[in-house]
This record gives sequence, structure tokens and C-alpha cells, in this order.
Amino acid sequence: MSTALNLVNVTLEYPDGDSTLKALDSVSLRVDAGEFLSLVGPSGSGKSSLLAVAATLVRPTSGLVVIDGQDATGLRPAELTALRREAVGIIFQQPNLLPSLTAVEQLVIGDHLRGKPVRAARQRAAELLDVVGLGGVLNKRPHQLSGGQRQRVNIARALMGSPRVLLVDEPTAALDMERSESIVRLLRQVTDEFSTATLMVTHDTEFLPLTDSVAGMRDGRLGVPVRTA
Ligand SMILES: Nc1ncnc2c1ncn2[C@@H]1O[C@H](COP(=O)(O)OP(=O)(O)OP(=O)(O)O)[C@@H](O)[C@H]1O
Repeated sequence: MSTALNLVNVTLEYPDGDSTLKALDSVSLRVDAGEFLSLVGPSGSGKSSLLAVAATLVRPTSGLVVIDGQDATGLRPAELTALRREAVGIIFQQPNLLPSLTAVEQLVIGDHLRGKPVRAARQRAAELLDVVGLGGVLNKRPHQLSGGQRQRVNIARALMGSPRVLLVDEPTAALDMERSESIVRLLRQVTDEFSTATLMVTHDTEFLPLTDSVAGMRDGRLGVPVRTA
């Protein structure tokens, strides 16, 4: 298996009055293609910081963030944007869909804004929406979809750029138990089908067995991932 995401000795400090707060303290983590890893830990332990650094949205104070073999920490902003667009899919807790757009359009808009041909994007969007179980609601707008369906659109949208790395921040926080389970099952399915290296922050310990391994965070430090089976 090839390593798609590799964090090496990553430290992230924030100014905190006269001193500094270590949101991440010498964190090292590898996620291979096709691996689904979950990240758990108390509030304030650094989980969102780790995702933000892995997404190249926040530059660490020190350490390496290697995505698809490329060290992101030395890149210029434009190069970072390109790397993120090509290699990283991000799924936030709230789908943040645009109210006036249909499900297909939510996926196509990114390509459209980048000046890419829309026809091919529409075809891919329809295929991905089918993969996530939304083949029957391609032309519905967010208010016509359930919370679970909106989260599925969010997942399909993150897959549009064929990312090697999929970063997921509490995808089930706004959903009931049954819908939550189906979303984690879907993330398992897309990890297998598209061979993404998937890293998911979650509070839902019930669904950890659907992932390959679990790593715990505490005070900015990461425990060694434990296999679930
Ligand atoms: N932009 C920031 N500026 C200063 N401190 C920050 C910033 N972002 C996070 N922190 C601090 O870094 C630490 C880790 O925060 P982080 O949001 O990564 O934790 P978390 O585990 O994701 O928490 P939660 O489960 O509540 O979302 C916390 O002490 C937090 O207060």
C-alpha cells in the first residue's frame, strides 16, 4: 500500500498571552491509500488542528506534511492551492451547500468556476451522486433533501477532484443514529472503491469498527493507531 498522507513530527503552536499553546505536539501519522483511520479525543485535544494541517489549510510551526509524495510545507500559496485541489477532499460537519443549486450543480460549480468543461463534470457528478445513493435526486435542491442526503452530496462533492486523501470532520454530528451509521458505511465504501486515504474525526465510538484503525489525541499528542480488527 502506498502512503498518501504522511505527517512527520508536526508541531503547531498558537500564541497564548506571553507563552505559546501547542495545539499539535510532535505528531507523526501515516495513512495509506485505501485505509480508513478514525481520530478520537476530548474537546480541545487538537483533532481539528490536525485535520487543518493535513488539509494544508494551516501551516505547522515545524514538521513535514507530505501528501501524495509531495512535501506541502515548502510550497508557495498557489502551489498549495493546486496540491489541495488535486489531492485532497475535505468533508466538514455541515455540508454548506448553496441553497439555489441542485445536487448535480453543487458538484459541478467548482469545475465551472475553474473554467473546466461543464459537460464532462456533469457526467462525473451524476456518476458520483449515484455512488453515494442519490441517483434518484440529482436535480433536487438542498431544502428538498434530508440531512443525511445533504451529507451524501457533501461527500460526493469532495470526491469530484479524485482526491488521494479524504479528510472528514465529524460527519455525523448533525444526524440521528441510523443516518450516522449509513454515512460512516458510505465513507468505508468510498475508501474501498476509490482507494482514498481517509482520516475521520469522530465522537461516535459505535462506528469505530467500520474503520481500519483508531488513533487517540490528548493535549496535542497522538497515540499510536490501534487496529480495530
Ligand atoms: N486559531 C486558534 N488560535 C489559538 N488557539 C487555537 C486556535 N485553534 C485552536 N486553538 C487551540 O488549540 C487547541 C486544540 O484545538 P482543536 O480545535 O484542534 O481541538 P479539537 O480536538 O478539534 O476540539 P473539538 O473536539 O472541541 O472540536 C485548543 O486548546 C484550542 O483552544
